[in-house]
Amino acid sequence: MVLASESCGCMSTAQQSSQCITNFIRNPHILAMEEDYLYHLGLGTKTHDLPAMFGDVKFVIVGGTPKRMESLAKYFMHEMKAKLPIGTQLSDITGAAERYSMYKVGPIICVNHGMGNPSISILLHELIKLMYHAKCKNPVFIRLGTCGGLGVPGGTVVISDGVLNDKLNAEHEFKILGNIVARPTKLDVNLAQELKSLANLSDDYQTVVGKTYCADDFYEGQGRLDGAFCDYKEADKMKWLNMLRQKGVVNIEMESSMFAALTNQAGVRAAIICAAILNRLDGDQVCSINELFG
Ligand SMILES: O=P(O)(O)O[C@@H]1C[C@H](O)[C@@H](CO)O1
Ligand SMILES: O=c1cc[nH]c(=O)[nH]1
Repeated sequence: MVLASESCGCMSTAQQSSQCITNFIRNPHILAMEEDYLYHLGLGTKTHDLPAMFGDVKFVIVGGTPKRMESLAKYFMHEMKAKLPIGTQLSDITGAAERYSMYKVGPIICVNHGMGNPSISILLHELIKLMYHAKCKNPVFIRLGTCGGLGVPGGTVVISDGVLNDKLNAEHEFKILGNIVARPTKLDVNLAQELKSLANLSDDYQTVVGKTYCADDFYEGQGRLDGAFCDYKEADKMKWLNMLRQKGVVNIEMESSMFAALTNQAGVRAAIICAAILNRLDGDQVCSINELFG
């Protein structure tokens, strides 16, 4: 068993000694199992040599759609061409599992998480176990997504330094065995600032750091007026959005609370970077992302 002293950078020493059974995972049952099959990734400890396949992973990048993650992997292939073995081909590692699409380019994994906290939860449980089984050292997890901006124009890049839930608490409420278990939605603020420092003044978009509100729905849950149902008025919506703004919220999306809570629990450094596809203070409808990003 390996103590997670180096991988628990975002936890206090007391938290580390009480919570870290081993690197990344805190589950005695897994330690006792003969085989662990990561069903939604189509990978298993008996069927695959996980340390050989993934032991070098340093960055795990997750985002909503399979196409976006494939494009990102292609971009990394292009950028890292000189460092990759000749003839390296890109392929979806999850194969027949068909739930998520995962690509690996050198030490980087790109995988899509679908929409919403439940979908990203399944993926993160299996990715965190994958890091454990593969004996990865200090991987950094990044969610690269889209969001609605709050007081920032479409095209703005938002780096989260905290995540609020629907009760405006910096925690995610897990429902476990009929109980509500609140776990902190803590991100690595140093990593957020490090990422912000990479933004250039010459960029034709702005990059901001701020709080993210995590909703469980795209429409009523985000105060939109354009869902199939809506029992509130525009003034109610604006009052709520302005209240969020007062709390320091810069953007709204749907996976950040689960992502922040699970990565914090695993003791991995994690960050969330989202491109705002509209300013929610100006409207609700998302017409065409292509128009925005060209
Ligand atoms: O990373 P993506 O662009 O999938 O994240 C946001 C939040 C929801 O999953 C989705 C809603 O359109 O976009
Ligand atoms: O407004 C938006 C845009 C993208 N994703 C969201 O969850 N909300």
